[in-house]
Parts: sequence; structure tokens; C-alpha cells
Amino acid sequence: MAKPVSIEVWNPNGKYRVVSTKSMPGTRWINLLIEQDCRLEICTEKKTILSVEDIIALIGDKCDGVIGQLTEDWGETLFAALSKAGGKAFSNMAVGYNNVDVNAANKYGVAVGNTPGVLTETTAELAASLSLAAARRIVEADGFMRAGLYDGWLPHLFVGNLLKGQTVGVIGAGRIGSAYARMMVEGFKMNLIYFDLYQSTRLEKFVTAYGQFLKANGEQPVTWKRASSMSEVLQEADVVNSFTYSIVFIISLHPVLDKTTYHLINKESLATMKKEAILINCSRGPVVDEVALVEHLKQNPMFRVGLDVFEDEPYMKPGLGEMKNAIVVPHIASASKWTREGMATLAALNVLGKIKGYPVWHDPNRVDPFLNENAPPPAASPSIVNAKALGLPVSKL
Ligand SMILES: NC(=O)C1=CN([C@@H]2O[C@H](COP(=O)(O)OP(=O)(O)OC[C@H]3O[C@@H](n4cnc5c(N)ncnc54)[C@H](O)[C@@H]3O)[C@@H](O)[C@H]2O)C=CC1
Ligand SMILES: O=C(O)C(=O)CO
Repeated sequence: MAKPVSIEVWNPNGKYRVVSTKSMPGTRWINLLIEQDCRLEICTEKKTILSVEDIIALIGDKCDGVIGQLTEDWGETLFAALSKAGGKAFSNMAVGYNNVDVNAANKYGVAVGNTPGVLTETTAELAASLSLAAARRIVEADGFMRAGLYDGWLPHLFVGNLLKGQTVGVIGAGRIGSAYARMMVEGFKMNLIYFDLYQSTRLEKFVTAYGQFLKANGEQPVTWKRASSMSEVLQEADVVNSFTYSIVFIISLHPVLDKTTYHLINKESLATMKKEAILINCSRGPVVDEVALVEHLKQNPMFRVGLDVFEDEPYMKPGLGEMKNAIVVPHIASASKWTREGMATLAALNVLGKIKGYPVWHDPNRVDPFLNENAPPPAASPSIVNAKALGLPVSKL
């Protein structure tokens, strides 16, 4: 028998039993569930990552839906347990769902939700923060200051790189990659090269229009290029810009994690990058071969990385934590109050929508109506990734 897991209960007499494996920010998500006759049980266990056994204990004998986290292994075992308990809905509180075996969910007829859109700008802003911190060596300089080593201004002290007029490379120009690209192009007047399986026409139009605006104002226009492969992006590092004395080349990773992007950045691809390049990863840790990265950082002290995600979270590969040319933060890219509360709302509404038999929202890229606190949300599940596979109806709104 599984060990019982501690919980907090809201609306004990609610008709539908919904479990959240973690407490989540805000109260709107709680209110939306209890107003719709749900009994909500929130896991209050102290440990950060729940095991499959813990979640099975939470699901129990009767459970209509679960809101879970990206740290959990949602595979065959959990979907079988949820289905046995009568559950028809699961939502990750995350846009990425590489921790979810969608085929297993399909097999048990369980709808799988995620939380797109609400975290796009917040995540892109963290990628931009890491880009600046790496280019200007902010973390190193902060450590130097706190260690009492600063004894006066010096011409060579923490000289970093100017971004203006340089090139930013984006791998995966979806929602977040495109938002990041726009920030770097508009904010710092960087040129753009991107690689994605699909053309990002909106992004291209944006950079073209901004380039025309700069030109009309007598400034150097920004440019864009769609690369035909990732290696074309990495090798663009060889382009020397005559405007500035230093060369910086930032590559930011924003693809989904799947078979095609696992270890996309590895020993071979790192070797093709410029020795002074900056690599940013706010996607998923396994997109980068972290062992190869540590070796590359050791061999190339001017190569810098900004990492929000790690291959074996919560751990770092040996040596990474000691590298001065690495900035590491604990998977906080979506951590703004508005975004985290919005993610909780979308996750709760994904589960509620399925329980109530609502259709699936027609456009997961436009979930704003669900986030308006002054109006009731639409009667739909905001984003169900396996809606098509399960043949779920789509909202006509
Ligand atoms: N660090 C963090 O806290 C966060 C991380 N993420 C990660 O970011 C990812 C992207 O999120 P969104 O932009 O909302 O998703 P999205 O689906 O809008 O964008 C992903 C893009 O990756 C592209 N892609 C897929 N395979 C590729 C390949 N082999 N090479 C190049 N591009 C490829 C897709 O065509 C798509 O345009 C999520 O799946 C998640 O893993 C998302 C939010 C926060
Ligand atoms: O949403 C995601 O995919 C995250 O990584 C956390 O925001």
C-alpha cells in the first residue's frame, strides 16, 4: 500500500475531485475550480519532486483530473492509475510537455493540457537578461565586488561585448524564440539569423519594418536571415562586423525538446562556434550535451553561457558550477508573478473544461480571454495538446 501524502482540501463537498500535485501561485485558479463544484486537493508534501508512487497515492480510487508539474514523470503508470480512478484530464503547469507520454495518455483517453502564451514574454525576458549578463560579465563582476577586490576603475576591468550591430542567432523561432528575437533586435539593434522547421513570417516582417524605420532615421538598418540549417546559424559566428571593435555572437535556444533537438548542441556543433560566442539555453537541458559544454567552457574561457535549464535537473554536470564563464539560474525563466498565476489558471481551466465537457479553445496562441480577471473565462479548455488524437470538439468562438 502506498504511503499517504499530505494534502490541503478546498470545498470538501464538491462533486468533482481535482488534485494539484503542488501549491501554485494566486487564488483565481482555486476559485475557478471550487465555483464549478470541484473538491480540490492540493498536495502539501515538503519534498520538491514527487515520485510516481506519491502521485498514485494522490490520485487514489476516484479522481476526475490532475494538475501536475514538469518535474513529474507522466507516463503509462500514471495515466493508467488516473484512468482507473475515472480521470479524463491532466494538465501540466508548463508549456513544455516533454515529461508527458502523450501516446500513453491517448491510450487511456486522457486529455493533456499545457499552458502556452502566458509565459512567452516572461521567458524571453529571462533569455534577454542572461544574454546581457553574459555579454557584460555581470555575475563575475558582482562576485568581484562582493569579494572586496575592487580597488579602483581600470581600463581593462571586466571588458565585455557591445551588442549593437552584432548578430543574434535563434534556434526555434516559435512563440518564445520570436519574442526573444524581437527584444534583441528592437532593444539592442542586433541583426537576426534564425533556424526553425517553419518560416516565421511575422518575425521577418517585424525586422524588415524596424530596419526600414532605422534607415529612415539615418541609422544602420537591422537585417534578418532564415538559415536552412542549425549549423548555418552557428557558423554565422565567423562573420566579422566592421562597425565595432569586438565581435559578439549570441545564440539562444528555444525549440521544443524532442528526438530532433536532443543534444542539438554537442561537441561537434560547439566546435563550429566562435570562441567568443555566447550560448543561452532557456528551453530544456537535454537540448545541450552538458558534458561537452563543460569541456568547451574549460577550453575556451571567452566562450560564455547563460543557462536556465540543465540536463539532469536539479543537478549540474560535474565542473559546470565552477566555471566563471557560465551563468546558471534554477529554471526560473517563467517566474514572474503574472505569468505563474496565469499558468496556474490555464492549467486549472484545462482540467475543468474537460471535466465539464467543454470544447477545446480554437487557438492556443491566443489565450488572453482566459486570463482576464474581470470576466468569467470562456467555456473551453485553453490548450489540449492531444485534442485531435482524442477527437475532442473545438470551440467555434
Ligand atoms: N525555461 C523555462 O522556464 C521555459 C522553457 N520553455 C521551453 O521552451 C519551449 C518552447 O516554447 P514555445 O516557444 O512556447 O513553443 P513553440 O511551440 O511556440 O516553439 C517551439 C519552436 O521549436 C521549433 N522546433 C521544433 N523542432 C525543431 C528543430 N529540430 N529545430 C529547430 N526548431 C525546432 C518549432 O517549429 C517551434 O517553432 C517549450 O517547449 C519549453 O520546453 C518554455 C517556457 C519556460
Ligand atoms: O513552461 C515550461 O515549459 C517551463 O519550463 C516552465 O515555465
